[in-house]
Amino acid sequence: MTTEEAVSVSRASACLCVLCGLPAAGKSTLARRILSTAAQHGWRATVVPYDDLIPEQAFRTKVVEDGVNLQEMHTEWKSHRQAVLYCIEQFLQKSEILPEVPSSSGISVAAWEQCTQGLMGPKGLKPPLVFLLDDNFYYPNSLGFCQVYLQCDLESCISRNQSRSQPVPTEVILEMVKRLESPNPQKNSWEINSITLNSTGTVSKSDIQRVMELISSALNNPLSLGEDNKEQKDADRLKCANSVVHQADQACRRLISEAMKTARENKVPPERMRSLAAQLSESKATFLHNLRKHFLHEVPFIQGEEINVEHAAKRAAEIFNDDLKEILSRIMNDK
Ligand SMILES: Nc1ncnc2c1ncn2[C@@H]1O[C@H](COP(=O)(O)OP(=O)(O)OP(=O)(O)O)[C@@H](O)[C@H]1O
Repeated sequence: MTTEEAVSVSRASACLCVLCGLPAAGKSTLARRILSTAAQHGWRATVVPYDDLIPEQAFRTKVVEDGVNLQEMHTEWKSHRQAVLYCIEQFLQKSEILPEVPSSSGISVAAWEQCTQGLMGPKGLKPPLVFLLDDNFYYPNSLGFCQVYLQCDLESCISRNQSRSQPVPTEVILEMVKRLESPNPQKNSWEINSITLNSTGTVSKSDIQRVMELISSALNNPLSLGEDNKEQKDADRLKCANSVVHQADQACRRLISEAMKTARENKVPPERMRSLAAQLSESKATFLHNLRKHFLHEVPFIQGEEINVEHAAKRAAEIFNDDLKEILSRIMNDK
């Protein structure tokens, strides 16, 4: 995007404020202080708690199983994060209704409800709305957007991290040092509303004041990023994947119930019936997981061309039916 495209449109009613920096740089601590200052201003503000919204295994398994494989962890985490961003965008578009969390997204409904609690406000009255995101990889859509980069010495991050009850592995921090880039408004015009706070020492009241001014300025100068927006494309892709998986899930359930009926009619004994149900259910879960992954990462999206969700789901169910028949015939012939 060129600087000309990042033009200012009318005043935004909402702002995304991204807090970035190394683990233990003090993002959550700063977020809590911004929340209380925002409340004093009469603003509606919330922290988007990725850690609560995203299932724990999306963070944990990759670290435990593969050592520190940030690439893999990032891919798994990215698809969940995309679902969270989709919910936020939906909320910003129609802030009178709480958007539903897509059931297949793996996002915690309870955490989402808690995050958005109290944000609707009384009808007619709409004070500025601020979403605080702890996120090192955000790419903004069209709205008020700003970034606070917490600059903290590596040694301080490592020592603060180690004194936490659940520290992240030190290797993760060392890996992130190599990858983390501070905001660069010269290169990325959407990063124009960015400041750096030194969090090696104490974050002062005047630092908080700078953040509040930054958010105000971002609200007054929302970005308009035009059509060719990666984040929007990713959101569309997620929406499509969720629809296909949802419809395929329904179709697979019907196929499973037919298969169970066939087995019953063929007098398959109860123990084998239980095994059949378990195998079919496991096979369906794996199948849908892979289907979702396929739609999120592999299906090419051509601009202006819509994926035919119904057709895709039907085709997926046909493929699942082949697996199902195999399981059914194994169980029946074993009888
Ligand atoms: N400016 C500061 N000076 C000293 N200690 C701090 C400062 N900011 C935060 N801490 C302490 O450092 C630890 C990590 O802080 P915090 O949880 O805010 O980091 P974080 O950047 O949100 O970490 P993560 O990204 O891993 O969630 C906490 O124990 C917190 O009390």
